[in-house]
Amino acid sequence: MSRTVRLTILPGDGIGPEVTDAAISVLTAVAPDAGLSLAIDRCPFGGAGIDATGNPLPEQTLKSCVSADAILLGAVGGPKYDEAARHQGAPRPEQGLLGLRKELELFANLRPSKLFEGLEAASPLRRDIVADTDILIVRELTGGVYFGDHREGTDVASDIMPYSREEVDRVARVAFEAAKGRNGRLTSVDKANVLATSRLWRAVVDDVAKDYPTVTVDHVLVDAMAMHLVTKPASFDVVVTENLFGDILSDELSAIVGSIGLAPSASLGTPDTPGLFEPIHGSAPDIAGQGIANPIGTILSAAMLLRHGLKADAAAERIETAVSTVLKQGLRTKDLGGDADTAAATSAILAAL
Ligand SMILES: NC(=O)c1ccc[n+]([C@@H]2O[C@H](COP(=O)([O-])OP(=O)(O)OC[C@H]3O[C@@H](n4cnc5c(N)ncnc54)[C@H](O)[C@@H]3O)[C@@H](O)[C@H]2O)c1
Ligand SMILES: CC(C)[C@H](C(=O)O)[C@@H](O)C(=O)O
Ligand SMILES: [Mg+2]
Repeated sequence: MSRTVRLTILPGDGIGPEVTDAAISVLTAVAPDAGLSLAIDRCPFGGAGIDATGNPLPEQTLKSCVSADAILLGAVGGPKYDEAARHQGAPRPEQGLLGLRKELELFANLRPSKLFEGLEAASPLRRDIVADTDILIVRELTGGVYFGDHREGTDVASDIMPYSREEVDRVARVAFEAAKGRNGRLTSVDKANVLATSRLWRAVVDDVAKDYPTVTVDHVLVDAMAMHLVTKPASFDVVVTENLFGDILSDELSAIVGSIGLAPSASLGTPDTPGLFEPIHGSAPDIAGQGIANPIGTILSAAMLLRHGLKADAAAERIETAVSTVLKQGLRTKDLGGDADTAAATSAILAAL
């Protein structure tokens, strides 16, 4: 007997549809053995939502997401929409993404990045420095400067960065739990020498630490952390940080281990809300429509969807093993210095399953 699961797919813009198609073919391949029957609902979102309805998060799309078991997203945004926002005051695709994260209260964003075997030469770092890098960034996703008051004038503008104790506490607990299940080391990243929100962040993380005596905690300032990631990335295990710092550091880390095209993410809220799974990269307008995007970040996001969204751990591992295998065998998309296109990379992963 198979279990029917409802997946809402948000292909979005640019390379979004190319990489979500690749991930759907992988999900479809592993579903039967995992006892899953997939009921897929593709919905317009981001720029595609604006084109279809004028709204980056159309009402029907939100409805589908709310009633789904899990959501898979490609990417949103692009120059056409940036222009329309600038000149005609049109909504931005990115507002749809922020709106969806907030609507579903997806406060914890897991962004794992590790050096895959065989990818040493794709890293900009020296082999001995990047070796053994395996970091989980836990990024707070529904607070901070993204969601504070924004004032936009022609001469003065401001963005407010609020955080409450409760917002820090809940994401810190996710990070401590993750650290407990890995190597027991947590690095909390902030800017406590300047920001009041960072001093609250640090105090709350220290309070939560009392409930996790087996986890060691370090506090590191974000500017130094940006440096440590390129000088000693292998010395970190789990990193927890606020929304904007997590956005920036996760792109940096993804490039350190080879390419942003490899990096997946899971955005999680309470156990009864569907998770949102997406690669950390954007719509890559510079390569959109060419069929050359690296689909691995989205395929690994589909694996996270199986693990965190559907509790299908074995199927998730099958996908992760297939990805490791093809990379070890030398499969390289353009971003990794090779010439495999999206279709070839997807076929290789399907064959390795
Ligand atoms: N979650 C999201 O939907 C998301 C995330 C980041 C950026 N964006 C949006 O995407 C648009 C473009 O942003 P950007 O150019 O700063 O960032 P980007 O991540 O789209 O691209 C940065 C660089 O990485 C490359 N790249 C990204 N993904 C790749 C992949 N899968 N395979 C190969 N190369 C890949 C691109 O070609 C580009 O050179 C903007 O509108 C931005 O707001 C959306
Ligand atoms: C598109 C943008 C709003 C988004 C963010 O800043 O969170 C993106 O950069 C990401 O990392 O998912
Ligand atoms: Mg980002």
